[in-house]
Amino acid sequence: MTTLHCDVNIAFSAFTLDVDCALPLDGVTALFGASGSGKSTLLRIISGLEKRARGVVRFGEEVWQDDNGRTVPPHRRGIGYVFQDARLFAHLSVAGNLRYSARRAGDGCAIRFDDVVDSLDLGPLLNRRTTELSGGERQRVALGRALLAHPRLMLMDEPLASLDEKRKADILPYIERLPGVFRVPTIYVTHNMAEVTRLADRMLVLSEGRVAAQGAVADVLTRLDLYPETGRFEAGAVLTATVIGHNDAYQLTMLDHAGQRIEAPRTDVAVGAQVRLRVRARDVMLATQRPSGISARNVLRGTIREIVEEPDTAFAETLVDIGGASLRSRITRKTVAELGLAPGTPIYAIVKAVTFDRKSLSAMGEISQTPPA
Ligand SMILES: Nc1ncnc2c1ncn2[C@@H]1O[C@H](COP(=O)(O)OP(=O)(O)OP(=O)(O)O)[C@@H](O)[C@H]1O
Repeated sequence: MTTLHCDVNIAFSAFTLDVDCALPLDGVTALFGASGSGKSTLLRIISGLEKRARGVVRFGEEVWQDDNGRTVPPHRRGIGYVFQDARLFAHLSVAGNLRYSARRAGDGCAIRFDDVVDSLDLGPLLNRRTTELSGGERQRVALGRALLAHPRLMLMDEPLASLDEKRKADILPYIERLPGVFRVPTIYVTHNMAEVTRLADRMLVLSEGRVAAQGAVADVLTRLDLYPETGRFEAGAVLTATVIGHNDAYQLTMLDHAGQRIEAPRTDVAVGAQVRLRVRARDVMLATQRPSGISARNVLRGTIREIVEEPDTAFAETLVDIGGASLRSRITRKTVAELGLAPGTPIYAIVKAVTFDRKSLSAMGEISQTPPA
């Protein structure tokens, strides 16, 4: 697998970025961090737009920037860039914008015009002026245009940031499918944890210009020490589960995680397929005995792995081992004391099915799909 190596630094008047990372170029890597942590700066360095950056950027064996200041110009790196704002050509129609990009990529491009149009549902928009499009439609065109340049790497810099919640929800499924269907590795900048867990396989967490963590999303999210970066309200874990059936009468989907059953609101993912399930720490209750007669659909057996008490708040963060994966649960310190919780305590984690909304359940495995013919 190709790896993108970056060992780079840059100093602005009030900010320094110093990053050493190796990103496997496969699927989606989220570049996550608070506003001002340096995400866009790192993306600009990778794309060659940040002239003052020092250090080495290597795409597989290809050196894009070396220690002596030699650089490959941005247009030779084979990068597709999608920004917060679509930056379309106003004087061209949607089709004109797409064709412009396809022409520049030249013949022999493995990513075909019709496939991109189909994948992004751009057919009905082709003859429209770009000034007549909604924000979400503009971003779909921008995604299509970036893909048609036949990139070896896609960089998406908060492509949903300028959209309202409804439009975000509309466009997320498209973004979710693209890396798998067209097999273009993607680095996706966001400070939205729901987007990370829905879209990304791996994440790199930036904090004040430094790498705070990098690795598989599920692993990084179990790091209790990353609170300042991953955020208390949205903190949680990601479980991988297999769809084992649907109940149409009650509109539920049954999942299996390491031999334990989980119920979630009905999804269209096929039986046998794997899904990523995001479970927020504040949605998980703990019990030392298996509860009965409760409304929550999901009671998972586990063992407490770690507890971090926050002396300045009422709360403690716990990590519960569920069949080798981890769930996080945010409970009060008083509960820790009264239930006598400690690492090694057998425990039941209780999760209401209603906490799994559309944003928290996503299909996996599109990488193995063949591109549309
Ligand atoms: N050209 C520049 N000159 C001086 N300072 C800069 C320049 N570009 C970025 N910075 C500073 O570098 C820091 C990191 O900016 P950057 O845009 O990379 O952050 P970010 O994580 O992408 O933030 P956001 O999520 O708000 O977009 C900020 O403090 C910013 O003000």
